[in-house]
Amino acid sequence: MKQKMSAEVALVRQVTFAYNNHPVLEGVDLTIHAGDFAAVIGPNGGGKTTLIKLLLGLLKPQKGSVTLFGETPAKTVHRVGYVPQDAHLHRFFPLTVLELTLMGRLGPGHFYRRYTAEDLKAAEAALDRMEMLPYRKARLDELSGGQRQRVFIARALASQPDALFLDEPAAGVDSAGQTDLYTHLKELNERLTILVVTHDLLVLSSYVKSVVCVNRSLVHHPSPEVTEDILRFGYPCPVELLAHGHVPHRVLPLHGGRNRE
Ligand SMILES: Nc1ncnc2c1ncn2[C@@H]1O[C@H](COP(=O)(O)OP(=O)(O)OP(=O)(O)O)[C@@H](O)[C@H]1O
Repeated sequence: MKQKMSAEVALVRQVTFAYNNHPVLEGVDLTIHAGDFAAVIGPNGGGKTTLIKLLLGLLKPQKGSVTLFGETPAKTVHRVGYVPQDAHLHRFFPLTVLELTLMGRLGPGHFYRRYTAEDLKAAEAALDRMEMLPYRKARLDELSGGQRQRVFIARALASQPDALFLDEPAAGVDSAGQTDLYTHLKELNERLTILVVTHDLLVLSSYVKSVVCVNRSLVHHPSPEVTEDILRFGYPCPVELLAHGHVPHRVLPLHGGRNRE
């Protein structure tokens, strides 16, 4: 069933956050509506991961407020599936695809409980959704980078969330794997709100609905157009886009923008 675009999944109001007095975000506002597929872009160190952690309640703002599904994140974070930036570092864990996916069923404080038949059904459904069910007995280190990332997404889906937050899910995945990953995300967006941190501007025009530029301040563009403004905001150096095959793409001019810092 397609979700409506009205309800707010995340609401950030005048949020300021600093690590040890080093400011990372200052007075930022953001509204993510249900049904959105938002790309979070910006330069290295611009505050993208920090923003996601604030939305999940893993960090608390020094000023301002964050709500998730209308409540404090601590109360509603279970409604979000999260694929962290360093998920791929877990590839050497001696786990099978199914074992890793089942871990997505463990809520806070239930790390050692037995899995139920319902857990197994949900984990297998999540793997099926990501076309990884045939690999359920494979070990993580036997998969390609793209297949492994699909399993990490399946783990996030196993809890049957209403939203999915992903931090650079395509890092280290080859271009065919990236296309495949974003095609799956686009399908998932028919029933889930998606927020994805990416450095790949190509995905903007092909897959997402809105663009969140983060570089200490934040600008939310309601359409996926790659404008010169977006480039100037997030990327202080010339950007080159490469496209293969039939992926829709556009060529962007070089630019001489500077960081806002
Ligand atoms: N736990 C931490 N303690 C202290 N400083 C931190 C911590 N985590 C991040 N930072 C700093 O905060 C700033 C923003 O980091 P963040 O990870 O949010 O940026 P980012 O936009 O996600 O970067 P990247 O694209 O490189 O992943 C950086 O200067 C980083 O060094």
